[in-house]
Amino acid sequence: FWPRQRSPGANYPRSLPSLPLLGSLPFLPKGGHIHLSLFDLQKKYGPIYSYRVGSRTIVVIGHHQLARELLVKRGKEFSGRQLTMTLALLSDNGKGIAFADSGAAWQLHRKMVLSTFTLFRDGEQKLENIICQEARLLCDFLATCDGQDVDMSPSIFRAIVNIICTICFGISYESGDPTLKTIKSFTKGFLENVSDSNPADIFPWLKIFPNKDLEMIKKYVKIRDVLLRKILKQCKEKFKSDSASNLVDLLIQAKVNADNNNSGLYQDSSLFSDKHILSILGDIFGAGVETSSSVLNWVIAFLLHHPQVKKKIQEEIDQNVGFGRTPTFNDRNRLLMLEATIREVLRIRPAAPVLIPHKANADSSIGEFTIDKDTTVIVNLWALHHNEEEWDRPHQFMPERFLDPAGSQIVMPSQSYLPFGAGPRSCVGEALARQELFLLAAWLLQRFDLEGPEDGQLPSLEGIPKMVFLIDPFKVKLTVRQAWKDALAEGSA
Ligand code: HEM
Repeated sequence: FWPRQRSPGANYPRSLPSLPLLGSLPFLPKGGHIHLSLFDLQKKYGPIYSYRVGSRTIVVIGHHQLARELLVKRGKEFSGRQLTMTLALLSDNGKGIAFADSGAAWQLHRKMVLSTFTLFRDGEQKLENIICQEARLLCDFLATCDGQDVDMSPSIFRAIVNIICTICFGISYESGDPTLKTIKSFTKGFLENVSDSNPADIFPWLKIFPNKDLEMIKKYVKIRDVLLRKILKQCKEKFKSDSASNLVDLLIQAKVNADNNNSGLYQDSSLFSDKHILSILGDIFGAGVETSSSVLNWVIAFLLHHPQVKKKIQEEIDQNVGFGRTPTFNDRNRLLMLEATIREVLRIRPAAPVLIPHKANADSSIGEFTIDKDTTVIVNLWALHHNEEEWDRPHQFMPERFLDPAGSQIVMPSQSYLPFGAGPRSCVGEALARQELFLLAAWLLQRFDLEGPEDGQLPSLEGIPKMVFLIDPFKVKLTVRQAWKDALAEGSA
C-alpha cells in the first residue's frame, strides 16, 4: 500500500493530493470522460503532473514536446506496460503485443506482425486489392438499401473484420457466416466490460471478491480463444512451409524453424507456442477492428454535420476519378479534401485518446522531472489534439487546416498531432488503417449520397470512451448517386 521511497532532492512532477491506501482517488473527478478530466486538471497542475491510485504513481503528459520526449527520444526507457488484472486476462498474462511488457518476446512478435505486411505489398494479394474487394462488397450490399435510413456500422465492421481475417489467416467470410457473429460478440463484450476504473486493477487483492466485469471479460476471452484455436488448427492443417502467405503461416513457420533449429533469427520455439500465437491474433483483432471501423463511422458522422465538406470531396472524386473506374490508393495525392478530412477526424476524435498507458522500465526523466522505475505514464492525446496554442479553434471540425491556402497540398499545421502514437510502441497497423480509411471512404462517397435520416436526427458527436473512442449508433439516409446510376446505364461505371 505504500509508495516507494522517493529519491531525496529529486524534482518530481507536481502531484494531486494523496491519502494512504486510497491515493488520489478522492481528489480525481468522478465520472465523465477520462481524457477530458485529465485535460481539465492540466489547467491547475500544468502539462505534466502525477496522481496516485493505490500504491501506483501515474504521471500524465499533456504537451507534445514532453510526449515526443517520452515516446521517441526516451522511447526505449518508457516502452513498458503495466499488467493490470484486466490486461492480464485479455493477454493471457502479458503475452502478445499491445499489453505485453517490453522485452525480447514483445519485440519479436511486433517485428513478425510488421513483416507480415510485406507479404501484402505486391501481386495478387496486394493489400490494396484486399481492401478494394471488401469495399466493393460493402458498396454492393449498401446499394440494396438505396433510399433507406440505415445504420452502416455493421456492414463497415464486416468489411474491416474480413480485411483483418485475410491478413491473419487468408480467409474472408460471407455475410451471415457465424464466425462474423462470434467476432462481433467478443469485440462487443470487451468494449462493454473493459473499463479504466475496475477496482481490481487498482487494488489487485480485490480479486478475491466477485467482480462482474472480470467475469464477463473471462467469458468473452474464452469465446475468442475457442474461435481462434479452431481457425489456427485449420491453418496448421493447410500449412505449406514454402508458401507462407499470412500472419499465422509466418508464426507457424517461425516455430517449425525454431524447432528444427535451422534459423538463427527465431531460436526460442517456446515464443511461438499456440498460447503466444492466440495472444498475437487476439491483439490484432482487439487493436485492428474496432479502431478503424469506429474512425470510419466518425468520418461519416462529421460529413453528415458538414455537408459542404462532403460536397467538396465528391466534386474532387468526380473530377479526378470519375465513374469509369473505382478509387485507388494513388488517388490520395489528388483527393486532398478527403485525406484532410480523415486527418481532421483522427485529430478531433482520436481512436485512443490516452494511447495505451506506458511504464518506465528504469529510473528516468521527462523534461526537468524525475520519473521513477515502474511509474505508469499516460499521454493525454486529447490534450495534444485540442491545445489552443497549437490549433486554431481546436473544437471545430476544419479539415482545411490540413491543406495549404490554395488547397493543393497536404500540410502539417502542428507538431501536436500523434493519432497513431510514435516511437517503439507506435501503432503497428498505421499503414493498413490509413489505406482502409481512405479507400473505404472514397468508394462510399463515389457511389452514395450520405445525408441525415428522415427524422432529422444527426449523430451525437460526444462519443463514448471505451477501449476505443466509440460513436453512438446513428442512421444515415443512403442514396445511390444519380451520376453513378447514369454511368451505370451508359455501361461506364
Ligand atoms: C484508425 C485506426 C487506428 C488507430 C487510430 C490506432 C492507434 C493506435 C495507438 C494510439 C496505439 C498506442 C500507441 C502507444 O501505446 O503509444 C496503437 C497501438 C497498437 N495498434 Fe493501432 N490504431 C489503429 C489501427 C490499428 C490496426 C488496423 C492494427 C492491426 C494491424 C493495429 C494494431 C496495433 C497494435 C498491435 C498496437 C500495440 C503496439 C505495441 O504495444 O507495441 N492498430 N494503435
